[in-house]
Amino acid sequence: MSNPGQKVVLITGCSSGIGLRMAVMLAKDEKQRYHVIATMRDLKRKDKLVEAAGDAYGKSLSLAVLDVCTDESVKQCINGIKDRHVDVLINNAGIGLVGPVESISIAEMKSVFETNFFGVIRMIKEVMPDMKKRRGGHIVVVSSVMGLQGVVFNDVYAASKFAMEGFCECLAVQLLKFNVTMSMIEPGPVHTEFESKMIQDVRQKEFPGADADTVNYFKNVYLPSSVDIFETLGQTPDDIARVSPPVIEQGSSARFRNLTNPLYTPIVALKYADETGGLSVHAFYHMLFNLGPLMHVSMKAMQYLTCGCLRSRTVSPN
Ligand SMILES: NC(=O)C1=CN([C@@H]2O[C@H](COP(=O)(O)OP(=O)(O)OC[C@H]3O[C@@H](n4cnc5c(N)ncnc54)[C@H](OP(=O)(O)O)[C@@H]3O)[C@@H](O)[C@H]2O)C=CC1
Ligand SMILES: CC1=C(/C=C/C(C)=C/C=C/C(C)=C/C=O)C(C)(C)CCC1
Repeated sequence: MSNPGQKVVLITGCSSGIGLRMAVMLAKDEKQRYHVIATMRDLKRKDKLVEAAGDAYGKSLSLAVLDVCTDESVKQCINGIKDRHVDVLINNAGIGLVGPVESISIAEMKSVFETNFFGVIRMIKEVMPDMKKRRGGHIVVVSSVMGLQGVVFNDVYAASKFAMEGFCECLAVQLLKFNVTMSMIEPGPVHTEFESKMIQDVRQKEFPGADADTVNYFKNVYLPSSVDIFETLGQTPDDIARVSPPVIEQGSSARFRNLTNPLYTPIVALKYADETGGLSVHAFYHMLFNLGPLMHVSMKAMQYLTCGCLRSRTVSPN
């Protein structure tokens, strides 16, 4: 139960990664400003969260079952909250998908959209009407830099995040009229199960339907570069979680887009430097196919030069 004055914050996908760390950070807030309802689709996966929450579990943090892919689960969860009152909804649950489009079934693509796009919309549709009635609330979406700039071989995942960006951009304007704020958090690569699931998934697959050249480019050109980029630019889930308290506290003056990784920002900014789109398409082609091995060296150099000191400046929580 929340104390008077505490904001009720509901987070989706708290069994691991960014959602787990956000739940813990908000529940352990020094000023006790939040009551966190940490949700996950399978409570058997609660142990890591409960352990990390420590004393906060059962006090400023409670658990609830929620699968963003089913209407009944979402309704049941929200109906189980006192007066259905949610001050801040953090849409974090999401899944990745990489690989040549030819080898991905339409069913697999739909499941990415079902979670990353319709899952968020299902949550918003359940919570937003009450927020509009109360003339207050905050909807936060953990999107991605891939919702702003596509990355080769991430076609469907990026499309699901682009779809979310478009949806939220439209809704943000209407919500402003009702004093409801919409904020996007846009991480670059983050070391979570998202990364390990991707690596495991790729190891298991044989990519039926894709030609040998494409599979070769994916496995031997893209994947090593992607691993380098995770190694060099990757943030921790805590880096992303640290962005959430200031975003929530800024309320109606919170920024709409919150990029978390200044080292990745120039990659996103390329598209705004040339409205024809040619610059980013050709720059990425060059980086991947011509500079691939060189990029490996320069990434290593960058890692060495930044020595972690830039990493510690990547998030400005206050
Ligand atoms: N890691 C990265 O590099 C980046 C991640 N992001 C985004 O961050 C968000 C969190 O991902 P991250 O923490 O990295 O990855 P994790 O895989 O660690 O966490 C994803 C969470 O989403 C949950 N989830 C998946 N499907 C559903 C569902 N149908 N209903 C409820 N929960 C579900 C998972 O639960 P379960 O345990 O049941 O599978 C898990 O708790 C995602 O939206 C992702 O797109 C954005 C940019 C970069
Ligand atoms: C290979 C490659 C790239 C890869 C970027 C990656 C791998 C980004 C990952 C982002 C993630 C994981 C977001 C999750 O939502 C660049 C930098 C575009 C440059 C061209 C070559």
